[in-house]
Amino acid sequence: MDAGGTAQLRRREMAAAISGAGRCRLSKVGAGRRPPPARVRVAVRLRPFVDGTAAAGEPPCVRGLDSCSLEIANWRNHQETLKYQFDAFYGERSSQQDVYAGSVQPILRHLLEGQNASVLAYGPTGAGKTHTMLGSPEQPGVIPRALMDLLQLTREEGGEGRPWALSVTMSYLEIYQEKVLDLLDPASGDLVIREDCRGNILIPGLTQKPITSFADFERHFLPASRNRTVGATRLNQRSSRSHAVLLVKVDQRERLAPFRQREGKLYLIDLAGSEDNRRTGNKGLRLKESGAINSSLFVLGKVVDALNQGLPRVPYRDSKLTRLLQDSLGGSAHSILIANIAPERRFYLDTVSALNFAARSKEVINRPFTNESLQLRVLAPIKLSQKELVGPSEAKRARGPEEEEIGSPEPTAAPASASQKLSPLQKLSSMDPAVLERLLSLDRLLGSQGSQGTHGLNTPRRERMVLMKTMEEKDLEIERLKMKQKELEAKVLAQEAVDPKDKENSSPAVLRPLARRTVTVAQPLKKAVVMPLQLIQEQAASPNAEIHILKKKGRKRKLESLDASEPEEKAEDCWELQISPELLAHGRQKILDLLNEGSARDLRSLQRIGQKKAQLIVGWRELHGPFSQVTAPRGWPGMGGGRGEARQPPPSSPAPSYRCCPARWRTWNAWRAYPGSRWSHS
Ligand SMILES: Nc1ncnc2c1ncn2[C@@H]1O[C@H](COP(=O)(O)OP(=O)(O)OP(=O)(O)O)[C@@H](O)[C@H]1O
Repeated sequence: MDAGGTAQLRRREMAAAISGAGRCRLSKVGAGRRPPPARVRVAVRLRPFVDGTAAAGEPPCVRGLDSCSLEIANWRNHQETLKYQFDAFYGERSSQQDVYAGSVQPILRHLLEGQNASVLAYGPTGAGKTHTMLGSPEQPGVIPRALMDLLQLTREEGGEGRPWALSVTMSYLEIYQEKVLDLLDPASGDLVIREDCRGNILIPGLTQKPITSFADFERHFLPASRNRTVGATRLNQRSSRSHAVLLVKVDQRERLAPFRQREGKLYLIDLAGSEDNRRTGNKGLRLKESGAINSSLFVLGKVVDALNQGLPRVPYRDSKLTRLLQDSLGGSAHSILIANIAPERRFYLDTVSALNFAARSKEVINRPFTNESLQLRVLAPIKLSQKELVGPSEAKRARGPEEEEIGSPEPTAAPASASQKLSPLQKLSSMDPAVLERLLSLDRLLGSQGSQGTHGLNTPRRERMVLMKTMEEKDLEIERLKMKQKELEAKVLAQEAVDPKDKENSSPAVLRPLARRTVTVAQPLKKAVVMPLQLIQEQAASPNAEIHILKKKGRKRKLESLDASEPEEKAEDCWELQISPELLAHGRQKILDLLNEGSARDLRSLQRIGQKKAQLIVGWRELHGPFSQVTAPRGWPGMGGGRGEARQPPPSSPAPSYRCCPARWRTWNAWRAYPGSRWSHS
C-alpha cells in the first residue's frame, strides 16, 4: 500500500474510532481488544425493464461486466463509459435467491455470535428496493428469506442440550417525515431514539414481539406492513414514502455458568428512494414527504463522506435515519448495502448518483464485536443501570408485557446449590456478581494482551488456576471456622457442666456466647494468662510456670498514660497481678542474660531498644563489663519482690531507663506483669 493509501486507511480508522464503534467497545466483551475491521460490503442490483420500456427498443444505460463490476455511459463523454467495481453485481436476470444467498445469508451467522448485522436497500425511487427486501409471495425477498433461515438457525442452535438458549424478537418501524413510528403499534406516536452508555442505539417504547416460527413472524409483519406509508408518484405506483426498518433481535442466554448473555441485532432496512421532483411531479404532501426523504438521504451521504474522510464529527444526529444507522455505518455491525438501480435512461442521473454513493460506502469501515454481558439475574446492577438509562417512566413504557416475558430468566439455568459439590466453573455462578464481572473483565484484558483463552470461561489458564486456588483457600477457611466454632461450643458445654448456675441461666446453644459475655462483666474474678513477650516460647514449653492470677478491682481508666512516674492511684480500678516470685526472678535473669550476652540484634528484641541503643549497650558492656541486675521501676504495682524498688542505672549509663512499651506486649496486663522494666549496670 502506498503512503497515500496508508494515510487514508488511518483516517478511516480514526473516524471509526470516533464514531460509535469506539464507545461500544469499552463496555462489551472484548473490551480492550480492538475488534477487527469489517468494511461495509456493497452489492449492486440492476432491475429489469418494467412497463414495457424494453419492448420499445430502448437500450439499457447500465451493463454488467462480471459478477462484481459494471459500466455505465459517461454523460460527459459519450465515447466513454464509467466503470464501477463492487463486492457483487446482480444483473437484470438475477433472482431473489441469488441476491439473498450471495450477499445476505453469509452475515446471518454473526447474529448467533452476538454481533450486529444490517442490510440496507438503497437507490432511486422505483429502482426495486422494496422488491429486493420484501418481494412478493411468488418471489420472496431478503426479509422473508432471512427470517426463515434465522428462525431455523436459532431452533438448531438453541435446542435442548445446546449450551445456549435462544429467543428471537421483532420490531418494525418507519421513519416518516422525521418521525419514528411503530408499525406494530401505530397509535404509539413519534418515538425517541436514544443511545445508552455503551453506545447502543435504542428506541424506548418500541414494540418487541417474540417470534418462534415463520408463521409468528407473518402474523405480526404482514398487518404491520400495511401500516407503512406508501403513495403513488409518477415514477412508482406504490412508492414508499418512508424508510422502513425491521429489527430482529436474537437473544442468547448461556445455560451453564457463568450464564453469559449475548444479543445480536439484525436491521433490515428498505430506504425510501431519492426523488427528483421535476420528474416525480410531486406536489403538496408528496412534495413534503419527498423533501424529508431527500434530506435524510443527503445526511446519509454526508455521514458516509465524513467517515471516509476521517472527519472528527460524523453528523449522525442530523437526521433520524442516520441516528438509527449509527451502528450500521462506521459502527459495530456487519453491514451490506444493496444499491438498486434501474436500466431506463430516464433514471440515468439517479443511477450515476446511486453508484457513486455505493462506491463511497464501500470505503466505510465498521468494527463488529460480540455484544456479551452477564445475565441480568447474575448481575443485578446492570438491571438498575438500564432503568437509570431510559428513566423510570420510559423504562416502564418500554417494557411491555411480552418483553418482560422475554427478559425473564431461563428456568433451565438454575445455579447449583451450595451444599452440592461444585466444579470450579459452577462455583463461579455463586460468586459475588461484582467479583465475577471483574474476573471476566480481567480475562478480557488479558485476552487482549495476547493470552491464550480457554474454553468454558474464555479465561486464560493461569487466571483460572488463581481463581480455583482462591476458592479452595476460602473453603479451607470456612472449614477452619467451623472447627473453631465446634471447639467453642464444646468449651461452653464443659463449663456449663461444672457451673450449674450458668446452666440455669443459659439460653439455647446459639445464643450462648452473647449470654456468657454479659455474665462475665458481672463476675468479680477472672482468670487470665499473661505472658511477657520474651517468655512466650519458654512458657509454651513449661505450662506450669504460667499461672498468674489477675484480680479485677474495677474499670481501668487510662491505659496509655500509665507511666512509672504516675502515682499508683491513677491506675486504681485496674487489674491487679499476683505473679509467682520464681517467674519474676526467672524473667529478670533472662533479660540480664540478654543484656550481657546478646548481640546488638538480640538486644533489639527488647522493648524500646532500637539499633542505636542496642549498639550503645554493647559498647558499654565492652567497656565496663556485664550488667548485674534488672529491677522494676519505682512505684509499679504487682511487681512482687521488685515492687517500689528502683535501681537506677549509673549516671554515665548510655542507655536511659529501659521500659516496656505496653502496645508491644501481647496484652496490657502482660506489660504490667513484666518484671524487668529497668536495667542497671553493676
Ligand atoms: N428485480 C426485479 N424484477 C422484477 N420486477 C422488479 C424488480 N425490481 C423491481 N421490480 C418492479 O419494479 C417496480 C418498482 O419497484 P419497487 O417498488 O421495489 O421500487 P422501490 O425502489 O422500492 O421504489 P420506491 O423507492 O419508490 O418505494 C415494482 O413494480 C417492482 O415489482
